[in-house]
Amino acid sequence: MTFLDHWRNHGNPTTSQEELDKCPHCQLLRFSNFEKYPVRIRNTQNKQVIPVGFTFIEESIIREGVTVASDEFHSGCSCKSDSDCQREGCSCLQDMVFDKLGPNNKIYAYHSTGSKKELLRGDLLDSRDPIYECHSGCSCSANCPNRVVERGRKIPLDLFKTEDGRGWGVRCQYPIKRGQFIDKYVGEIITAEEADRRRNASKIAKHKDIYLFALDKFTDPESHDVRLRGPSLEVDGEYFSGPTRFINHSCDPNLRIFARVGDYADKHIHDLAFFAIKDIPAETELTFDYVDGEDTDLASDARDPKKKKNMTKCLCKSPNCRGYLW
Ligand SMILES: C[S@@+](CC[C@H](N)C(=O)[O-])C[C@H]1O[C@@H](n2cnc3c(N)ncnc32)[C@H](O)[C@@H]1O
Repeated sequence: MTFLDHWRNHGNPTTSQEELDKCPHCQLLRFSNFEKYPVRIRNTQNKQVIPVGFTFIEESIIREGVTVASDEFHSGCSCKSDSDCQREGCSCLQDMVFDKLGPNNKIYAYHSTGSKKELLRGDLLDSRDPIYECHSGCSCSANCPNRVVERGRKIPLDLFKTEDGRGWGVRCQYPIKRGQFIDKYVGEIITAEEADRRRNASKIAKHKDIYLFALDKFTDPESHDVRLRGPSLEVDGEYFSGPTRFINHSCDPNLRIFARVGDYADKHIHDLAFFAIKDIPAETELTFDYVDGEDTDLASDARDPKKKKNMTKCLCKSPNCRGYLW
């Protein structure tokens, strides 16, 4: 859709800028990669639109009480060539977990050549290990092979209304490869206290929980970095977020979220990056497991009639479905 079509869709050339700013299509049109990788909103089911009060954003918003490291603490690698950023010696990779060296002693998170170039390595895909990338504070170039998440989403996405009552979902009109980066989960970055306040203010705490992601990958009460001692910051994507906020749950998912670190000084506000854990055919709904790997009491709760009546049925239809979301 061109901007002109979009403007016509508004139907009224006198619509104020303030009104246009509230329009989700306008917000998506302003994304820096819209021309190449648009996010479209498609509803063939009914007349519902993206909820009023929701705003599409490209990058997270830092809220009160959250501190970003000041300039003197920022650091990056000083590799002489981009290819050095794949190997031990690149300071960005100092905490990278690796069991064995890859070809040419490569330890970074991605495949470097051939049809798998830029795809996350299989051993990482099967793990919950964090990804360490180079970033804008490094001496390598913007084309450095170790800046996949930093370069951003490289696929168009469609938000579509599901047919079976799960609200909006997300899919891509092109096939996606196992290991391919999808996009980040962005939102408001808030303190743990603010997250609890928002949970308490929500009629159903569990409802709020699905939009809150704790940035706790590096939380350690004994850390020398006071910001990592916890309680961790959280990302709230309920009212401000990107397209990944509309990804539904499946007990047999095709995506997983990985913690991604750029500048070590900002480990406490690490990124949350979605990667494909399977080859995904075109037009297949993208899903992730909302409780990925965490123990749940779902099975025992479902046997208790009192608890069962407050549980939310999972509609993922996968053969290994756990039956309930929570
Ligand atoms: C993070 S939102 C995902 C986007 C959501 N579909 C929407 O339209 O805003 C999570 C909500 O989606 C719905 N949902 C996601 N996965 C589901 C599933 N497997 N079964 C039933 N409902 C699901 C539930 O209503 C849940 O509260």
